[in-house]
Amino acid sequence: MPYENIQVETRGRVGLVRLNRPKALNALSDGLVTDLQAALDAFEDDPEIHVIVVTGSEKAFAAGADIKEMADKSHMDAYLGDFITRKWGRLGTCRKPTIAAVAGYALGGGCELAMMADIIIAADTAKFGQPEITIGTIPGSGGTQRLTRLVGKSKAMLMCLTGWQMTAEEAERAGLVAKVVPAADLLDETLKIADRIASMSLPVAMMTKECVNRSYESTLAEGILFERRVFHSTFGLEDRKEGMSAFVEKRQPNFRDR
Ligand SMILES: CC(C)(O)CC(=O)SCCNC(=O)CCNC(=O)[C@H](O)C(C)(C)COP(=O)(O)OP(=O)(O)OC[C@H]1O[C@@H](n2cnc3c(N)ncnc32)[C@H](O)[C@@H]1OP(=O)(O)O
Repeated sequence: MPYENIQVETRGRVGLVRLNRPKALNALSDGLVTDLQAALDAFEDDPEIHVIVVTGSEKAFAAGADIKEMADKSHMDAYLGDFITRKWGRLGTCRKPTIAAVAGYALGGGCELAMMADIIIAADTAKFGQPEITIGTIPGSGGTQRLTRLVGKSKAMLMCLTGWQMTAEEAERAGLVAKVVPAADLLDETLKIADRIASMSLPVAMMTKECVNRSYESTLAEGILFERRVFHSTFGLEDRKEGMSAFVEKRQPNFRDR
C-alpha cells in the first residue's frame, strides 16, 4: 500500500518503516502518524514478519510532533480529539519485537516514539531530547514516564526541564540506547540484530518481550510469577522441543513458529 509520509518495505522477515517527511525533519504530523499506525497494523497481522524496524533519515529520526499543525489547537481540540494518545502509541503496543534505528534528531515526540520501541540502536550522530518545555508544553506521548524509567529521575528532569539534548554516547551510557554505531552502518547493523531476532521462534520472542515489559508494570514477585507461568507455557510449544532437541543433536534448530 503506498503511503504519503513513510516508506515501507520488507527485508526477509523484517518489516521496515522509514519516516519520510524530509522537508520537516520527519515532524510527526497527523498524516505521518496515521500512515505509521497503518503500516504497523499490517506488519503485526503479517505472519511472515517477525520483527519491525522504524527508522528516519540521516538528519532526523523525527523532530517531534508537527508544531505548525498543533499551534492553533484549543484545549477542547486536544481533549475531544484525544490528541496524541489514540494513534501515537501504536509502536508501544506492538506484540512483535520492535527496533528504532535513530540517526540525527530524536526530539519530543521523536524521542518518545523511539522509546516505544523495544530496542534503540543509535547512530553516532543521534541526539535525544524532550524540548517541549521550550515551546510551552510538556511531553505528551509518554516522555516523562518512559524517559524516567530508562535514564533515571535526575537525567530525565534535566532533559524535560531544560530541553537539553543527550548525545548518542551519553544515551548509551545512561541506558537509553542499546548500541551506538557509525552513522553509515546504522541500517545494516540494525538489520543484523533484527535478522538474529527474526531467526528465533516468533511466539517465544513475543513471550520474552511480554515478560521483559511486565517488569515495568508489576512488583518483582508478580513479575517473577508471570515469567514462570510463561516459561511453563513454552513447554507446550513445538519450537521449544525443536530448540532443545537441536542442541542435543548438535544441529541448528528449525523453528516453525508453533
Ligand atoms: C509529542 C509531544 C506531545 O511530546 C510534543 C512534541 O513533540 S513538541 C515538538 C518538540 N520538538 C521540537 O521542539 C523540535 C523543533 N525543531 C527544532 O528545534 C529544529 O528544527 C531542530 C533543532 C530539530 C533542527 O534545526 P535546523 O537544523 O536549524 O532545522 P530547521 O530549519 O529548524 O528545520 C527544518 C524544517 O523542518 C521544520 N521542522 C522542524 N521541526 C519541526 C516540528 N517539530 N514541527 C514542524 N516543523 C518542524 C522547520 O520548520 C523547517 O521547515 P521550514 O519552516 O523551513 O519550512
